[in-house]
Amino acid sequence: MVCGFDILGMAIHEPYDEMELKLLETPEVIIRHRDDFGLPEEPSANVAGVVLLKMIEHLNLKKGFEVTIRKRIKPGSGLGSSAASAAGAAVGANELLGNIFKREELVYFAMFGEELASGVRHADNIAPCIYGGITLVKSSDPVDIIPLSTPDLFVTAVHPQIEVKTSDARQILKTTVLLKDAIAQWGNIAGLIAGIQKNDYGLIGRSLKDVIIEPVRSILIPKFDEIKKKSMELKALGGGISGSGPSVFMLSETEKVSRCIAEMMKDTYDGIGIESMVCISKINPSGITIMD
Ligand SMILES: Nc1ncnc2c1ncn2[C@@H]1O[C@H](COP(=O)(O)OP(=O)(O)OP(=O)(O)O)[C@@H](O)[C@H]1O
Ligand SMILES: N[C@@H](CCO)C(=O)O
Repeated sequence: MVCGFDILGMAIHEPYDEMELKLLETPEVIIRHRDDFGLPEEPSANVAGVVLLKMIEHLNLKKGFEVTIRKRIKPGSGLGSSAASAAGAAVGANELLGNIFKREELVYFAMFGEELASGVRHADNIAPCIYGGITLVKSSDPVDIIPLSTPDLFVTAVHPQIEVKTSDARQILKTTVLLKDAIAQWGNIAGLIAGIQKNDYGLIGRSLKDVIIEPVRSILIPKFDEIKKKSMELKALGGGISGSGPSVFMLSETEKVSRCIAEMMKDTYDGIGIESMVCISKINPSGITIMD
């Protein structure tokens, strides 16, 4: 999330996936997709599958899991599609096993899914799915998650219908940063967290700035600068690239502003012939919901 690359993330209500998990009497994993994204059903190639295989191995479990996934979060969108399946598998399996794992252990297992998707075990998208709201990944090894407050803000997100794989969007990043950029980024992260905890929307807005990742990745996102500039003119608090892109999100204080931003985002992509999906959501304080 903007200046909090790999450490800050937030859960939203829409879009969401549905997953159904059943216990099997044999230690195997069966994955079935009920969507049109063409994702692999081979457990070792599916992020939900690798999480469950890891859990079975860790527990030396004699049982297994059958998983049906109805995915609505498009893979490669930047909206946390891989994290939703990975975290959903960990949370669902834990429920079937009688809630034997703590939340940080579920983050640990779910990160194997992110490793499959992007090559790196990062928890910024996983943690908000499991804890809800906005979370800070103080450390991913060992797992140390700090749940933050949930400001009463609107999130407008647009997904231009192009795919950017997280693994590709990570490869283009520089591996060193200038000290002056690091200092600016530390200030922004600290300001953002202070703003979230104090419900200080002005401070949140001033701190939603990324001087390290965004300048590199935004070149992959058509109309990124224009969308950001017009959102600020429409009174967004701020925003930036969602996940590794190409989705872009903006925070705002009122539903009216979030709707104006949504309309502008759609019109901007329509104007250059790129289909887009826009959603408006509040920040979701509970993350994954378990149904009977
Ligand atoms: N169950 C699954 N759900 C989503 N992606 C999956 C799943 N299983 C395997 N994958 C693979 O993971 C990759 C998608 O993950 P990726 O991190 O690139 O996208 P994302 O999660 O939408 O992005 P971000 O993490 O930036 O929000 C694709 O290569 C896809 O084939
Ligand atoms: N922190 C990750 C999130 C996307 O998976 C990235 O930006 O690469």
